Amino acid sequence: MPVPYSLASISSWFLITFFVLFTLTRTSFCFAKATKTTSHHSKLSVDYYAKSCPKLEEFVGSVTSQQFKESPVSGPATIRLLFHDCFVGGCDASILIATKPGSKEKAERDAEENKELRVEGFETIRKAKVIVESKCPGIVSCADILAIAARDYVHLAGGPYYQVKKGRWDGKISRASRVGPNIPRANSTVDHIIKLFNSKGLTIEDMVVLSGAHTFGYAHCKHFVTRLYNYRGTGQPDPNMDPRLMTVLRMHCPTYGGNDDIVAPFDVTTPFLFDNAYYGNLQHNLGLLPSDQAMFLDPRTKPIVQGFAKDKQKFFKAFAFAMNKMSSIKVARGKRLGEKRKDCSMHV
Ligand code: HEM
Ligand SMILES: [Ca+2]
Ligand SMILES: [Ca+2]
Repeated sequence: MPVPYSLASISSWFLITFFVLFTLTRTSFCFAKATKTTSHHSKLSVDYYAKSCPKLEEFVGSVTSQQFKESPVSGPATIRLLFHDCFVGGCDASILIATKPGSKEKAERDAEENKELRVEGFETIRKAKVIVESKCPGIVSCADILAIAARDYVHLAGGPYYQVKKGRWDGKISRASRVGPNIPRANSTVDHIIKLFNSKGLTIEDMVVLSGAHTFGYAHCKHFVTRLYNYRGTGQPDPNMDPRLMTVLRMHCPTYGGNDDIVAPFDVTTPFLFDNAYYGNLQHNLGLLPSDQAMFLDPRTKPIVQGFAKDKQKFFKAFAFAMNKMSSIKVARGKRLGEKRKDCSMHV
């Protein structure tokens, strides 16, 4: 049987990603005009700041390219930040609000489900906002900066480039209690995840293509440890995991007493590159989370995985389109519903 990836090299890749600093091969793949304007999202527009802040994307770009050089994990961190923002009350930067000292109610970023969001994502937006405020004070929303930064990182890591539509306002509400029901978990069923995405106006295909963001970044042991020792309460490891990957993951993630900070790369073949290897991995039982591997086991999602595994351009095109769709969930407009923050972590 032909094996597309050298399985022998997987464990070394894996160890390398634990111990070696990030050395990124920067590809400059360009995917222009990937998205069409659809009436569905006509509230937002590519040239929204054309008059009021024409150099906006350059300002944000100066921060993202610098951050990407210094700490490439800023990429996955920011893309996940956008996902967790858009799924909770729409793309309104509600995720960026910090809990007020002494306040009884926690803000979104302090919800249990958001504890693992890396500081690099928040830092990217904070730094970009400082520059943008100095050049175009009071004009640009934090939510728009987040959408632009996420796009920049996708492209910097080797993924598609696409135009970002703008015109979002920042949200006035950020409550930790709203997070849990809106964010999928590593052990959620495909059925549950499909329903959740549908409730945000996203299709099964959008769901599978957006999960392709797990082509880079890391997950903590607790999210996949049951696959290693006690899959679905059977007392056995998950039969749908490659034995070599199983061995390496078990070394790092013991049943008890492990270090809570240990993380494993989502994509054991190209952990730093934004490509379609995630889907090929699923076909070869190299998925990390139970929810990742489940996409290849469910008959509704399996053919979509197969399609993206063999066609990177198709994946890039669909990803660019779906990111725009996700970045347009329930966008707020106007002063009555929204605000324009000066400091993204504080309401006006
Ligand atoms: C389909 C359902 C999804 C589930 C169940 C899920 C679950 C998770 C989990 C458990 C982690 C690990 C967090 C940690 O341990 O630190 C993670 C990380 C990540 N997720 Fe997802 N996710 C899903 C969809 C998405 C989507 C739609 C995106 C973006 C478009 C995304 C982007 C990311 C990224 C980039 C990371 C790595 C973050 C980092 O390394 O800092 N995920 N996800
Ligand atoms: Ca939000
Ligand atoms: Ca990859």
